[in-house]
Amino acid sequence: MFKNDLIAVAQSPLSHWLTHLPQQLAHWEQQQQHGELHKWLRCVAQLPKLEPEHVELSDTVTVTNQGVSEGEQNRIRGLLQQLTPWRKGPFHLHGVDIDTEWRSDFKWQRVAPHIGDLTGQQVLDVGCGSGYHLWRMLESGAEQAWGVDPGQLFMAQFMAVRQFMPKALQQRAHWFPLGVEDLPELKAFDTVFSMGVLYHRRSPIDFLTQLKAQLRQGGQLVLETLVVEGDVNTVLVPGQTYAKMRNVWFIPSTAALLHWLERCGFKNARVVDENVTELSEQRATEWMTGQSLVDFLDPNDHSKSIEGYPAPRRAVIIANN
Ligand SMILES: Nc1ncnc2c1ncn2[C@@H]1O[C@H](C[S@+](CC[C@H]([NH3+])C(=O)[O-])CC(=O)[O-])[C@@H](O)[C@H]1O
Repeated sequence: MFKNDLIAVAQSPLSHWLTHLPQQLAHWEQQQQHGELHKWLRCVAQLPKLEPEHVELSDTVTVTNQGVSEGEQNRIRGLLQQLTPWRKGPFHLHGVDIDTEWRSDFKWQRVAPHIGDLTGQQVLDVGCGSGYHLWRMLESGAEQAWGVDPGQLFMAQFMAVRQFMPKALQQRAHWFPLGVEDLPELKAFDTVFSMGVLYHRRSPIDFLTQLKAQLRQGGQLVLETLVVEGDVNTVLVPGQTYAKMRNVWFIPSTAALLHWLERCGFKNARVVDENVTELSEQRATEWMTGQSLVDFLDPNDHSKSIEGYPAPRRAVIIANN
């Protein structure tokens, strides 16, 4: 399944990853597959093979071909709908608009002005979801964009999008079913992104250390996460749920986060954006029909989560290794 991606690793400055990666992927293929993965991958395999005439890796990641028939469009829509919920996007694929739960382009607009020129870079996106931001990283000049995420539905979504892309782009975007904890100390990426993951980790300091271990000397970390207002000693550890999410552990203030980064040995850590998530950024759509942000907030006071905590506020922090 990952043959071409492993060849790309071998030909990249990350070739030392091959000491771990083939074995981990083989183990995953034998032991760890989700019960529905085969069904999802069958959908991907059934997508029509279409020549990409027009490609845009912009706010809506787009691949089109004028000659696609209505029948083919319906077929694509039907197959992609079997991969719901689609959380991170949006995408436009041969006449099919995938209006995802998240407008991930809003996040990218907050991040992109601060990351410098990615030209020629090897970039890693830890917790990359459907891989939407991997395409935006290529748009920003990255030579290769590598994503890792344990979510197997998201892998199928990534593969569905990638197979529509021109070959030259397919060879530059990669997705592995790994958690951050599965990564050896590669010390090789020019930029490591991790957006929307820190609060899911039980041990945020270990997490930051694991991210640091992926960076080459002088490389940059782009960290995006939930934050609360407060000083260097403020950290919210919610009860069983935060905004109805069960697996949320640490939500620090930006001052605390800068302090953690410094303790972990990062240099020049700075907050480049802070923003309260608006209902227009995360909402139910035809492609994610379940509950979304509006259901996670106090119906009488949108400045609070349904549990009474401060409503989701997110910061982007950049730091150097
Ligand atoms: N151990 C882990 N290692 C790596 N990833 C993980 C792990 N555990 C969960 N994830 C993945 O982290 C992603 C978090 S979503 C952010 C997506 C994108 N980055 C975005 O900024 O839009 C935000 C949210 O759902 O709250 C999911 O895709 C998980 O599967």
